Amino acid sequence: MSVTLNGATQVDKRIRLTPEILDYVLTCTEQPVPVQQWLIDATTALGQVAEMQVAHEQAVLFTLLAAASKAHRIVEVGTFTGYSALAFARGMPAEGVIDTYDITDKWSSTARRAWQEAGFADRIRQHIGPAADLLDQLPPEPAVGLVFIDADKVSYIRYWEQLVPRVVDNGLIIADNVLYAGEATSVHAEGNAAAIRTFNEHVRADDRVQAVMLPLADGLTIARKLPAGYRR
Ligand SMILES: C[S@@+](CC[C@H](N)C(=O)[O-])C[C@H]1O[C@@H](n2cnc3c(N)ncnc32)[C@H](O)[C@@H]1O
Repeated sequence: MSVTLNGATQVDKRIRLTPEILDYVLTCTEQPVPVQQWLIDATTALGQVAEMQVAHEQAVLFTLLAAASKAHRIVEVGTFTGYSALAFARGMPAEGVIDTYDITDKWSSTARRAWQEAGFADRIRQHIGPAADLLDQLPPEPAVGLVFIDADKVSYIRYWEQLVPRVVDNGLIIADNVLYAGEATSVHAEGNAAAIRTFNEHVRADDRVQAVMLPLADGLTIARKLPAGYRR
C-alpha cells in the first residue's frame, strides 16, 4: 500500500483503527487522576451534553503540549465543565495563567470546583459572554503561548483570525472536532460539518502556521505559528 502526498508517493504504514486497537491505545495512555475522574463523572451525570467534554486522551496530550511549550498565557474558547482547562493547567508553568471563555455560566460551578480541588482556581480566569466580542478586547500584541478553540463551530474561522495574530512565534493553536464525526470529510457536508470543512481549508491555506491534523477522538488540529521569515 502507498499514499500520494502532493505528488510524492510514500509507503503507507497507517493502520486502520479497530475498536480493539483503540481500547489498547487508551489503555497505554495515562489514566485520569482522581480530580479528572470526578469531573468525568460529574459531567456524565449531566446527560447528553456530556459529549461536549474533550476525550481524556486529548486531555493528556493537552497537558503534554502545555508543558512542552512552556506557555505562560493560554486562551481557551469553550469552557463547558472545565476538563480541557484543567488539562492545560496541569502542564503549564507555575506562573502560567489561562483565560477561558464561554457564552454561559451554566456549568461554571462544576468547572470551578474541579479547578479548586486541583489547586488551579486562582490561575484559571473564566469569562462569560459571546467569545467573539470578548476576544476583541484582548491586547492586540502577540502574548499568548497556546490557544484552544472548542466552541460554536460556525465561529471557528473568526476565533482563528482573532487569535493567530495574538500568538507568539512558535506558539500553538489547537482546534477540536475538525473531523466532525467524519462528516467534515464529505463535499456534501452541511451545517456545522460544512463550517468545520471550511475552517479546515482556511487553516490549510494559512501560511502563517504549520499544521497537522490528528485523528484523535473527533479530530484535532495542532498548528504552530511560524516566525516571520520562516522558510518552508
Ligand atoms: C464542546 S464545549 C467545550 C468543552 C470543553 N473544552 C471541555 O473540555 O469540556 C463548547 C462550549 O462552547 C460554548 N459556546 C458555544 N457558543 C459560544 C460562543 N458564541 N461564545 C462562547 N462560548 C460558546 C458552549 O456553551 C460550550 O460550553
